[in-house]
Amino acid sequence: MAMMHNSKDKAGVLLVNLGTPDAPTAPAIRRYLREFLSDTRVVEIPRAVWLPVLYGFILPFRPKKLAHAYASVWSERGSPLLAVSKQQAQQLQTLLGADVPVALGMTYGNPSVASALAELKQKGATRIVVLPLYPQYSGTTTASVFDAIARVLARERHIPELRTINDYHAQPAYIEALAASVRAYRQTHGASEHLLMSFHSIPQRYVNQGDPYDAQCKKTAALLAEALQLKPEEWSISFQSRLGREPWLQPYTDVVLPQYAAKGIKTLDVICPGFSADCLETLEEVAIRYREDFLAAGGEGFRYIPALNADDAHIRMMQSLVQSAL
Ligand SMILES: C=CC1=C(C)c2cc3[nH]c(cc4nc(cc5[nH]c(cc1n2)c(C)c5CCC(=O)O)C(CCC(=O)O)=C4C)c(C)c3C=C
Ligand SMILES: [Fe+2]
Ligand SMILES: [Fe+2]
Repeated sequence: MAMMHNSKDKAGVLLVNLGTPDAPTAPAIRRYLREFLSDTRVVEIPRAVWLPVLYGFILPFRPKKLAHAYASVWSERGSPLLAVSKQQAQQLQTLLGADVPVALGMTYGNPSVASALAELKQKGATRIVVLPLYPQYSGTTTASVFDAIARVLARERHIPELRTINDYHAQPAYIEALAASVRAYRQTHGASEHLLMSFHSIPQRYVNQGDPYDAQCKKTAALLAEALQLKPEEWSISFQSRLGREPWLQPYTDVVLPQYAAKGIKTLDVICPGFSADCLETLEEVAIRYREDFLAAGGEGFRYIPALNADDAHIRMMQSLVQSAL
C-alpha cells in the first residue's frame, strides 16, 4: 500500500540556473542574448525604447565581442556554467537517490526549463521542488525562473504541486561551505591581505523599487566575514558585470580594484559568492580581466577563489534545502 501511495505522490527536483550559449560563436551567442535580454524582468525599459537598442546596437555587435571571451573559458565539456550545472544535478541525484528524480533546466537556452519539466513528468513526479541556484533573490533572476515554469505549465491540464525556494543567502550550510572553501584555498596558497567579495550587479533602480538583492548580498558578505573572523579592513564587497549607462549597485568591482592597488593593497583574494557555478562572469571577467587590471595598477597578487561548483558541501547544502522543502 505504501508503494501505491508513493507512486501517486512522487517528489522531484528542478535545479535551475541562468543558461549559456550552445557554442562560443557569434550566432549562438546572439540567440542566447536575444532571449535573455528580451526578458522584461532583466531589462525594465519600455519595449519601444529597448527593442531598437537591443536589435540596433547590442545584437549586431556584442556577440562577436563575446565570442572571444567565451572561447577563452570554453572546455571540452562545453560552457563551464553548463558543465558544472550538469555535475551538480548528477551529484544531487546520487545523494537524493533514484526515488527523487533531479532535472536541470536553464532559464535561457538549453537544456530548457520545458525539457526539465517534461523529464520530471515522464518520471512521474507530481510534487516538484524548484531550486534556482541563485543564493541571493533578485527579480531579474529568481523571479524569471518562476515565469519560465509558469509559461510551460500554462499549457498543462494537470499541473504538479510546486514549492519554490526563493533564496538561501543566509543559510548556515551555504555560509559554512563558502567559509570552508576560503579556508581550504588559503591553506594551500597562503592568505592575501584582503578578501574582496564580488557579486553580480543589478540596476540600482530595481533595488529602489523593492528588489531585496542588495540587502541579501550584504548579509551574505557580513556572515561570511564573520565565519572567517575577518577584521573590517580585511574584506570588502563590490558589484561586477554592469551593462549600460544607468547606475547599478555600487561600488563597482572594476573601479575599486585599481583603488585598492593605489592604497597599497598588494595581494588580493577574490570570491564571487553569488555565483553557484563558475561561468563567463567569474572565469573571464574576474579571473582574467580584473586580474590583469589589478596587476597593471600595481597589485602584485590576485587570486580568484573558485565558486562552490560541485563541492561536496555545496551539494549537501542543496540536499538539505530540498529535503526541508519536501
Ligand atoms: C542587462 C541586464 C542584466 C542583469 C540585470 C543581470 C543580472 C544577473 N545576472 C546574473 C548571472 C549571470 N549573468 C551572466 C551573464 C550576463 N549577464 C548579462 C546581463 C544582465 N545580468 C549579460 C548580457 C550576460 C552575458 C555576458 C555579457 O554580455 O557580459 C552569467 C554568465 C553566463 C554564462 O554563459 O557563463 C551569469 C551566471 C545574476 C546572478 C544576476 C542578478 C543578480
Ligand atoms: Fe548577468
Ligand atoms: Fe559580463
